[in-house]
Amino acid sequence: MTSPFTLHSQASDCAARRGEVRTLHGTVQTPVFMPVGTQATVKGVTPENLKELGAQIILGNTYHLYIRPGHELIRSFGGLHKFMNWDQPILTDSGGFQIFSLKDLTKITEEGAAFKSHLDGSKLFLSPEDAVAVQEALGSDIMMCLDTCIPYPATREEAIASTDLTGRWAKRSRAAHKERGQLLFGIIQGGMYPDLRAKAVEELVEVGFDGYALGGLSVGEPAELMMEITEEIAALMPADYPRYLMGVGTPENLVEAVYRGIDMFDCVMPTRNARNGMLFTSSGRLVIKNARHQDDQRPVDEECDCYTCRHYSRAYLRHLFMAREILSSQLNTIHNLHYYVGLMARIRKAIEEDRFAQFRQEFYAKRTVE
Ligand SMILES: NCc1cc(CSc2ccccc2)c2nc(N)[nH]c(=O)c2c1
Ligand SMILES: [Zn+2]
Repeated sequence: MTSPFTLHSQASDCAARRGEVRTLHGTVQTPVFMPVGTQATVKGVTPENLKELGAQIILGNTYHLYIRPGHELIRSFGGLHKFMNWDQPILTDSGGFQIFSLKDLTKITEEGAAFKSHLDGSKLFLSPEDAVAVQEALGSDIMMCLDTCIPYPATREEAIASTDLTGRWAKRSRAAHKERGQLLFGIIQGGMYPDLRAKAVEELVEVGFDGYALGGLSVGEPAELMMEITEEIAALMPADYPRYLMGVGTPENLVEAVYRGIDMFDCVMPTRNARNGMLFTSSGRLVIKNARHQDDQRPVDEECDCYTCRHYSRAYLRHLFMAREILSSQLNTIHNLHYYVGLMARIRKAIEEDRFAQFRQEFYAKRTVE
């Protein structure tokens, strides 16, 4: 197994590292934040907007695209890149998390997941092999194994059963993945039990994947516990392969997880919060509908050079939000994604210059408003 990851520099005073992941559609500089585009679009922005704000790689989702418009239709368009006019790397999640979020609509057996479409209630089924086949049809650069995401809290017995099943499914996913160009990542489950997670790492490395993801975190557990597990398990994940922390997180979570050795992140927070009028800035969060912004001529963040901050005032953004204008979502999303992608660019530079621990201190010192 040759790794798609190259390590460029390792911080001298923490686990942070600077690297790159080679994929069919280009090389991704890490640490990296990946905007979420569940239904073949990053909501509210165009591929040109994404390139302008610096996005390197985006996420799609097997479950959603499988039920609508269907992976065979997307295959007939030459795959997801052509269908959505995005010619850079795409990572697709296996749908494991979304299927289990459907709760009582889902039945798990050794064979796979039987579930009802959240759109029309039709009965569907995905085996680990099906999830690989769907992602091969989508042509994503990085595919994820179908996994079972353990709820929080869960008993040790529930965690053992679910993690063991995820491990057996991972073996089947690896065996089903013929197309070598696309990368396949294994997902580490284990609930809040470090020993189960350590065993899962060993088993996945034995099978052999192109990268390893920490799943089953940010599922309602305290942030401290999420970081404890991330720190302990990241240290056990192969250093010469990409480490991906799924569905995480706030800007603070990203800084803390990079500090502990994580390379890749995704989260709906910058895009979802943008649509709800919650904006990220270098000094903290800003709620645009707050009356204090009504006549404020300043941009959202005077340290930001995104399209939104270069052309629009807080007053105008508040007006758009109060008027429920479509442009509100577009401009707020451009700013929030630019903030997240820009934060990772500043993190990469700090690691290159071996001053990440200092960067981390300065990052917190500037966060005044909540
Ligand atoms: N709560 C974190 C989280 C998020 C996602 C989803 S990441 C995502 C979301 C939308 C689109 C693409 C990827 C997960 N996906 C899988 N397969 N397993 C997990 O344990 C897990 C945990
Ligand atoms: Zn901005």
